[in-house]
Amino acid sequence: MNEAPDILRKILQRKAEEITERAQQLSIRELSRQVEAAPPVRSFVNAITQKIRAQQFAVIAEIKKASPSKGLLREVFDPAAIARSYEQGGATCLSVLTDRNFFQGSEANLRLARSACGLPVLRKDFIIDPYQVYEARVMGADCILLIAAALGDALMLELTQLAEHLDMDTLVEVHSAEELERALALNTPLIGINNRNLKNFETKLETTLDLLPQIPPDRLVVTESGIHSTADVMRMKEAGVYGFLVGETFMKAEEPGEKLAELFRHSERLSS
Ligand SMILES: O=P(O)(O)OC[C@@H](O)[C@@H](O)c1c[nH]c2ccccc12
Repeated sequence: MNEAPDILRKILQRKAEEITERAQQLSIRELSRQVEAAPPVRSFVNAITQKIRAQQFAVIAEIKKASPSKGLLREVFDPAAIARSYEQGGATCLSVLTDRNFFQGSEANLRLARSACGLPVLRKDFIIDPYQVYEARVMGADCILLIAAALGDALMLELTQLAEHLDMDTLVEVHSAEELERALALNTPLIGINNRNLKNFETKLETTLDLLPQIPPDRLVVTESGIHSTADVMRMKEAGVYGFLVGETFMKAEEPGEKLAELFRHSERLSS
């Protein structure tokens, strides 16, 4: 038996309460009406596809103030300034944490970041209910994250279909062979492999390298978490992985976009 506290379970319990509270304040019917006023989407999948097909790095740069595993990551936190910095540094897309209780994120952060740049934006949260998919579209998200470890097959399918219906893309996140198999049963092109185990926070890049052989070439692979150095980037590139989701390394840098350029432009030069 695993004695480690299962943080994912704790987050999901809190998330269910949060959704109930929010749905009492604004019904799903009212919320879904607000979709009409939402801005047109920016295609997340197209942006990633163009880069990866050209064998260039597709970097999803994350805006994350704090995390349960690392605590506060960044004291001075200005989502609009960070978004502009990322865009200048060559980011392909943004990922913005909207979970308040464990990541100090917010819907306002996503809105501020998105309106400060021209990049497609992922709503990074623990999505377990259609209510949150409508919310994502209303706040301006172009893509949602679905975590296979948090969802059964039927719900995962329902949420991807709702996202598609609302013109959003989906990044399906896996951490094991079993979750990957379930993700591949969906017809969404983007597969994220989280190197961090959300139950105990253990992070190892081998997770991506181990699961990679099981992914057919028509899917777009994004390696998530624990990317810190040029060596890490090169290791992924040698395995054929061009999609990256990076948070902590950028958040801890004074100028997040400069750090991005340093890590990825340098790696691109190294190998060409
Ligand atoms: O900060 P890192 O180690 O670069 O990781 C970014 C991202 O992968 C991580 O924030 C993440 C991946 N999946 C998640 C699910 C929920 C919350 C956060 C995450």
